[in-house]
Amino acid sequence: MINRLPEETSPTVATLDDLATLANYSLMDTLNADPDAKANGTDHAPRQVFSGHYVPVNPTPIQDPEYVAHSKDFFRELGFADSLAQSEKFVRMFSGDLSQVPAPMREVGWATGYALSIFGTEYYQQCPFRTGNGYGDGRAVSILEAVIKGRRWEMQLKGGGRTPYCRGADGRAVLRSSVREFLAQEHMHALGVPTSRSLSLYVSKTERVKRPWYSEGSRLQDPDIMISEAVAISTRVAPSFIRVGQLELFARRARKQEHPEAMQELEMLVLHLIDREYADVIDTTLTTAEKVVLLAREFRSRLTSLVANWIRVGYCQGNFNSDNCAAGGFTLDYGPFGFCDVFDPQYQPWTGGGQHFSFLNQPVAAERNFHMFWAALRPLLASHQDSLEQLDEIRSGFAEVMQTKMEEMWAAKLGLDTFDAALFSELGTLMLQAPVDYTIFFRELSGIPDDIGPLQKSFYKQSSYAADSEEMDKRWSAWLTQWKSLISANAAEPRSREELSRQMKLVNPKYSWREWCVVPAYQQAAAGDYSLVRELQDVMTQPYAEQSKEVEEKYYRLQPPEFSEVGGLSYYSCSS
Ligand SMILES: Nc1ncnc2c1ncn2[C@@H]1O[C@H](COP(=O)(O)OP(=O)(O)OP(=O)(O)O)[C@@H](O)[C@H]1O
Ligand SMILES: [Mg+2]
Repeated sequence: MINRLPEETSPTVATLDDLATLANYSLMDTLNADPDAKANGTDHAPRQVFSGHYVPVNPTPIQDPEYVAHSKDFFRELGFADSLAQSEKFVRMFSGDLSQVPAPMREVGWATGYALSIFGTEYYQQCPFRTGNGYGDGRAVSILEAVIKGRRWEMQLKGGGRTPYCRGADGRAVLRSSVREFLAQEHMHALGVPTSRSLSLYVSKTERVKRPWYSEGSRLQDPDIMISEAVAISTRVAPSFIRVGQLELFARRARKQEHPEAMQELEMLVLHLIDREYADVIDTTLTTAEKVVLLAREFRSRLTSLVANWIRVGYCQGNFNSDNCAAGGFTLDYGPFGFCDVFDPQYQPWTGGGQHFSFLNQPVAAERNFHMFWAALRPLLASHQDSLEQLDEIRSGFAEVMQTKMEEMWAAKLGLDTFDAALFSELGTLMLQAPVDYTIFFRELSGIPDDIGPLQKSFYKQSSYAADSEEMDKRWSAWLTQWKSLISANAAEPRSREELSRQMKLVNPKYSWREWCVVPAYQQAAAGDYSLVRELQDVMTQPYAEQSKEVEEKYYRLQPPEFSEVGGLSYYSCSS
């Protein structure tokens, strides 16, 4: 679960020229380009894209870029020298200027179209043309694919300017949302949750855009002011950025027979997805029908594990539409996400997200996305009855697999080998009534306390607890006694208390994302001081470590009351 790699002594990529030698553009070279696009990528105005898997687009550089941060962990994994992040050519490229990249790097990047389903219902209205042909990467532009240490990575700028899918918006991301996405991706990775990774983050010293936001201390649901914010470009990296919504776009076209190559384009994309994300588990010599069945089984397995992991660490995606659901089964799009401090099954950081995407409803939301994924694959098996039946069984088995993964996850959080429904149910009630701080509670429990004293550190002691705290404490004590008898009885092999504690501490992080700690980091960054961003980066990339007393006092704390129910902090309606 701890993903820190040992220091590598000699990075292999010290300059942009070194990186260029690793460039290899499989998507651009194997999939279809939009036939109406200008090959030089200069076409940025919103328009309908009727076919093809990608549109060549050159990013629009941000003015006067300044280095904010890079992921030291990820640089080390890739064999990149830290100095690269501040070197002139690298900064130029990853702040959106491809005009001088060394060959065989290309001066044009690409954006892709995708469709949108919300909780299993197809939508078209979000597209300005109401056809779905104008929806896709509106401000995300991929600029490089490279094979590094035997693994293929796609590098994508977020906030890299308008693309034909920009829907009339500016194509930019502001510093605030970029800092959040940058930190969150590396935090999630360190938590052991599959995710797109952060490479680098640059801010413009001069270019600004307006965004709706909350006035100081606002308790309104919706933003009440427009603020001017610096634009930034963060680069995120993944084996691919193919989304469930992307498969849906091509499946919708195939279903409606929108053009003669629609079915073939769907198949090409599915095979490309397998090649990018599933090559290690799906044999290339199989037929397409066989591959599709294996793909569905593997994606089901990854998606269910992913969502169980999200819940393990307190993460809520907030807007788990099919276009925010990576087909490789990892976390993608850190927009309206949040982590629950105060345990609340219905926690939802985004006021536009609705209860269907709330914290403990994520397994159901995932099933809706899986349903859309399944429906998008079905046309490919129309003449393979056997495979189709297998695919349908995989679909109908989703809820059961999800349930099993959830029970395994809760058991692991509680240090048990098998899930105990009665123990868990009483705990759920108690956690809600205290209510507990989700992270602190499970971490304190991992210390296997003698009495409820340490657990009380996690109690917010709100009205339902305060009304009868003596009785509540009695129930907690009874629960703890029962838990203790189970941890010894439930284990397949006897474990020492120290060993059990050690195992639980690898499942229950000590440090998790706390929005009230992140807000000052992006506020100070807006004033040109990036030290807190870097401090948080350090703390949050070692979430299972005890860390220093100083770090503990600062970050292992209950949410201060003045931060609850504050717009832009406890929740937001605009996250971008
Ligand atoms: N400022 C913007 N300019 C252009 N397009 C935008 C902008 N903000 C959002 N979009 C587009 O609107 C759609 C929905 O927004 P959403 O918040 O899910 O995406 P995002 O955070 O930009 O993207 P991603 O899913 O790539 O992380 C996306 O297709 C996105 O590209
Ligand atoms: Mg999105």
